[in-house]
Amino acid sequence: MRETTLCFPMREGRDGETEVLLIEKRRGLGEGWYNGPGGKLEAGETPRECAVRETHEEVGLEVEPSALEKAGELTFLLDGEGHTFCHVYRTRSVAGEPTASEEAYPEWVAIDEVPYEQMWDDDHLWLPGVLEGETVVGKFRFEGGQPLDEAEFVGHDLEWGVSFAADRK
Ligand SMILES: CNc1ncnc2c1ncn2[C@@H]1O[C@H](COP(=O)(O)OP(=O)(O)OP(=O)(O)O)[C@@H](O)[C@H]1O
Repeated sequence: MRETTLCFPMREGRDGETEVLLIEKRRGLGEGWYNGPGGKLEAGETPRECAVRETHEEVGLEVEPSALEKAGELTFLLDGEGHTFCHVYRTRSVAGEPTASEEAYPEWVAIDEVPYEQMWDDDHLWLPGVLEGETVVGKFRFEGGQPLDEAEFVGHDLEWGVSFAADRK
């Protein structure tokens, strides 16, 4: 199973509302959809290191590794087999201005204006809670063969309020 990360940088917007940095993905899995910065772990890398690297590579933001708060662990199954295990982080420790890359267009979005209809079908089930500060373990079942972003979302299990306190990797 592939191991991946998602990182959700957050800040206070001009009118005091909470904003999250999303990317519009320009290539690869989930192309044309919104998501957080993130991607696959490289050899020898911890999930936290991967989240920092991917956020920098995709949108040019510097996030502080120790200020990444683990918010979720998501398992995506395709036709009954583990396809992707994703570590989800959020952070308020963000430096720099987001810039577009070959991979992604970045955009700060108010958390009550997140475009769930232009995201993976599972996102609306877990991302609102994650953006409100909750923690979650989720399992999401897709069917219909590769690639994952053309398969059908058929079911899920969620467990909220999970502790990741011991997870410093
Ligand atoms: C099935 N439902 C899903 N819901 C929400 N997010 C999902 C997801 N499935 C995959 N993701 C995330 O999408 C990112 C890109 O995936 P990723 O494997 O990196 O694909 P990509 O083709 O871009 O590869 P590169 O990393 O560029 O090599 C990565 O953070 C991964 O966790």
